[in-house]
Parts: sequence; C-alpha cells; structure tokens
Amino acid sequence: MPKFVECIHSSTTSQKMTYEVELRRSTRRSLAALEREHRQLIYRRLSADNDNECHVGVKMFPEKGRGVVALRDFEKGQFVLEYAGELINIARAKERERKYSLDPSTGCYMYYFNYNDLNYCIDATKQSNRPSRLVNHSRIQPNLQTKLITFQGQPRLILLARVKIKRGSELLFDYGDRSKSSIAAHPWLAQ
Ligand SMILES: C[S@@+](CC[C@H](N)C(=O)[O-])C[C@H]1O[C@@H](n2cnc3c(N)ncnc32)[C@H](O)[C@@H]1O
Repeated sequence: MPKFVECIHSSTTSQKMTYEVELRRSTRRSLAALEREHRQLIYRRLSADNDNECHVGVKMFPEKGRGVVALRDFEKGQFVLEYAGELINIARAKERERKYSLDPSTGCYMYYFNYNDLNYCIDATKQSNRPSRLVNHSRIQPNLQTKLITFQGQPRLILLARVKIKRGSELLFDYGDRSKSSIAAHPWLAQ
C-alpha cells in the first residue's frame, strides 16, 4: 500500500523556491516598506489563528471533492493562507498515520517537512473551520507555493501566491509526492 494514500507530503521543490514578493512599487512607499507591511500582515494572520480575513471560500469539485477558491485577486508573492493544523514530531505522525489508515473514511491531511534538521508534520486531519486543509493538488499548474517561517520560535507553514491569482480560481499547491507507487494508485498526483 503506498504511503501517500490521502496524505499531503512536503514538496521540497516548492520549499526551495525563492520567496519573491512582487509588490507593486508605490511612488510614496519604498519596496522595503511594502515588504515590511506584508511581513506584518503575515504575523497578524498567524496570531489570529483563524482565516476570517483571508478572502477564500470552499467549493465542491466533481472529481476532487471539496476545494478552496480565491474570493479576490492575489498578487504573486502575497500571503494567501496558513496551512493550519497541529505541529507534531515524526514519531507521533507515523503513529497517527497508522491509526488513520484503519478508517479510510477519516482521510489524512498531513504535511511533512524538515526544519532545523528535524522532521515534523502538520496534522490537519481533524475537522476545523480552517480551509487550508482542503486545498487540492496540482503538479503542473500550482498557483500556491509553500514556505516555512519561524513564528514565536515555532515553524509555521504558509501558502503564498506563486503567480497572480484571479478571483474565482481554485487554489492549488504541489503535494510533492513523486513516488511511482503513489502515482499508480492516485494518477491525479501526476497532473
Ligand atoms: C488534503 S485533501 C484535499 C481536500 C479534499 N478534496 C476534501 O474534500 O477533503 C486531499 C484529497 O483531495 C483529493 N484531491 C486533491 N487533489 C486532487 C486532484 N488534483 N485530483 C483529484 N483529487 C484530488 C484526493 O482525494 C486527496 O486524497
């Protein structure tokens, strides 16, 4: 049985992507000031622990189930959402994966990553009102990229616009699972 099944795995490629905030230069504010504002906005959103100001909505897609759509335009590089869930170490994550696999209806919404040479997981399996757990996958045309940041001494995973995103578009990021067995079991991973 492939490990992926319904799990999100970290995309090393997307994590390596350069963080480029393409904020439009204003004649009155420097790029540095705009970047500072953007950083402050991210910290406010991470402090809020909710997505009330994130301008996204949940929609059903025939072949994918629930997905997340943009309710406004986003510029390339702009913060869109936090991948919100419980931060756990790898041992606990493996234990939970085993437990979740016993009940296929549970689904599994786990994002694995390396931070300061240690492996962690953000487990978003538990139902919540945070829409990021419902963002679907695209390998070919993802419009979000993941980025790990440190906030109050803890790693937090944020989703930034990889390209300009038009209002109404489905939000997609690359789950990063390239294993042959996973793709054979879930051909959509190749798309
Ligand atoms: C993290 S969940 C995303 C939310 C999910 N659609 C839902 O309704 O709960 C991951 C699951 O969504 C589905 N999925 C994600 N991306 C997909 C895609 N591009 N095509 C088909 N199904 C997809 C798969 O069932 C996958 O296991």
